[in-house]
Amino acid sequence: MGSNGVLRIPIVDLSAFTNNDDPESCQAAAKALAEKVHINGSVGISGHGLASKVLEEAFAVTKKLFDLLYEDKMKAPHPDAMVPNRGYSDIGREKGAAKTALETDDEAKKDNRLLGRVNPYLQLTRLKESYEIGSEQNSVQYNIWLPEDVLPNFRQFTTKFFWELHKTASMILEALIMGLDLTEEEAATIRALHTGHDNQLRLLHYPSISAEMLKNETVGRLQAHTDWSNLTVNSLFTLLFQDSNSGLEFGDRETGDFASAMPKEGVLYMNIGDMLDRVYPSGLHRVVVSGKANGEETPARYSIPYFVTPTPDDVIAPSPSLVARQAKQIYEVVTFNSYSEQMFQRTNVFE
Ligand SMILES: O=C(O)CCC(=O)C(=O)O
Ligand SMILES: [Fe+2]
Repeated sequence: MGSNGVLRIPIVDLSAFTNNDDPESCQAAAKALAEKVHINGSVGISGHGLASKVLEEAFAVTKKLFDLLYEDKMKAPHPDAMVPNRGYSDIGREKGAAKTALETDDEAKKDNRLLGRVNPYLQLTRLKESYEIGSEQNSVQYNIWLPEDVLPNFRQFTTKFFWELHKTASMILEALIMGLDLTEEEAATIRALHTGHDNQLRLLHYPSISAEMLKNETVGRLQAHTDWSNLTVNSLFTLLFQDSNSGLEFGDRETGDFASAMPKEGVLYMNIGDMLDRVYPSGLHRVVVSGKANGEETPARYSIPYFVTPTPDDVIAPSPSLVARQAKQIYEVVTFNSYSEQMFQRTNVFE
């Protein structure tokens, strides 16, 4: 149940795609996904095909990583620059997540009631540390690794995991494409933008927060945002995995309330990012501190977002069949890079 005790996040079963079922079953699943995603840009997905053993191992590896001594984690430091967005970020490093599309002067994005509920200037002390990983073949966003002896097999496991997530993401993309009723040519154009080499895997640790610290009003986890950019993350959509400690919440565009994305066996959560906001609404989400309401210690939380991102320089244009259905073209033609640049400017993320 959500903060208001009522809302629920819809869950869609995509096993028809995972099992390569008959076209009718896939159509039905794609239709259900499109319908649910259109509401708030956020859904749970079951039947996603990722083995629970792999996910368990991913969380075990993530915990091992953040359990390392600070000096060891700092052997793979995130550079003090936007690119590459890779390596280890110490607690409190990331500023970007505080700024979202909802804070821009982009009128098209301000048309929902959630805006009134988000205080963009609230300065939270964001208690989290992260580690960013990408494709080994991306020479711009190149990986930054710990020395092998600091955490043996970390590089091997996470790169393999990265491509397994890409497989799942590609299956979800197929379902989203099918839900849009695009022509085969348009679908091929979208597929070509998603090679996986620009995706990003983030390992996250939110340390426990003591009752004493909770007395500090500004202690928090992750403010409400859409995934346009947590320092260069501008996703088409994001897959979210979390441990059993809840905290993730999705916004409801109609009411302005937030609903808890309860951890459920076999369910991943997906939120639409701002790149796809041009077709489906982007999902506003946040991570709350569970102890805030009662002043009790909040346990540590681990989560693993996977950001699905198009190739940076290719043209992203409205699909002609969608324009025809709307009888007008609403969005301009962009590249992923030009759009990100625009968003950085609009939200003054550098200030
Ligand atoms: O920790 C989570 O569950 C959400 C993380 C997130 O939204 C992000 O990193 O953009
Ligand atoms: Fe996010």
